[in-house]
Amino acid sequence: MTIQWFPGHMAKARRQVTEKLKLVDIIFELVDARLPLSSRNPMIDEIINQKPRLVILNKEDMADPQMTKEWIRYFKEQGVEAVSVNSQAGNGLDKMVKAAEGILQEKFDRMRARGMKPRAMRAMIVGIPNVGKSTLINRIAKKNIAKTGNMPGVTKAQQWIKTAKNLELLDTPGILWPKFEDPETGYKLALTGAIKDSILNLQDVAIWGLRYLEDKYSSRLEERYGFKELPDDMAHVFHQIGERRGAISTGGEVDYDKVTDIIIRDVRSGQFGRLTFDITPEKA
Ligand SMILES: Nc1nc2c(ncn2[C@@H]2O[C@H](COP(=O)(O)OP(=O)(O)OP(=O)(O)O)[C@@H](O)[C@H]2O)c(=O)[nH]1
Repeated sequence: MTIQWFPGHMAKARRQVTEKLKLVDIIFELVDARLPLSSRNPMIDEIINQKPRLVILNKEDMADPQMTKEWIRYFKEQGVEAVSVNSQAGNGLDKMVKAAEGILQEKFDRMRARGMKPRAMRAMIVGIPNVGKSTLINRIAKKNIAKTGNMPGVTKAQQWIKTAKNLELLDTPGILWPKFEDPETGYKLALTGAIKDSILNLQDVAIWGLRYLEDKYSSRLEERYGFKELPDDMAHVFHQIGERRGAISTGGEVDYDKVTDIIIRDVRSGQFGRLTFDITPEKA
């Protein structure tokens, strides 16, 4: 689901997250590992207001592994714990729980010292649309059902998903809006499917993607489309891709829409391998 964000929506989204903050010990801030910066909500620090937080770089299977490492290091340098996961396959969930335990250890030690009964940590997932919030919640819920033998469907009626692993998760995520500050962020969000295809001109999105590939992943661009460097004339590029992929009419006309579609689909389906579109500030 992609939402068109208006000031009223943003205020409501913010209020919904703020209301639930007091119920949890920690925020799981879910971002797309391909866009660890552009898929963050621009007001997240203000919204979560000092609440402990773990940044979770989801869809690690689609992101450049070297860049994911660099991003995790970058977040740590900023004093923010971060881990990468693949919610679809369920990889990295143990690491995620461990990291959350580490962040909350002092708080729970203090509670124990005051004689309070030990309890599971309580968490809420927040993130922009399409980062994989539901997938992660379902993964955690499913694991729990498998482990405890609960009947499927039972968890649906509950507000909390209790896991065997010392974690209780609010069953509805907080949905926040992405950044809309500069065109480049918009292109990245569109290219990875985080915003509706109708928001930006898709041909511009595809061209931005090609230029990014040329800059950062030129050998993959060459392998797939035959260009190591892109000429200034983008019509020529579209023509060549169209020829390779059968998007030229019998009269020799390029079907620009079809080629646009091919490029975007190739990026989204991993045909260029694992790609990351945000560069850490120190490397930029
Ligand atoms: N490859 C890959 N795909 C994932 C992963 N996690 C989620 N997805 C896919 O990403 C898409 C969006 O996932 P959702 O769980 O619906 O995302 P959401 O954040 O709940 O989205 P909204 O309901 O729009 O807020 C789906 O097609 C998922 O299958 C992952 O770790 N790897």
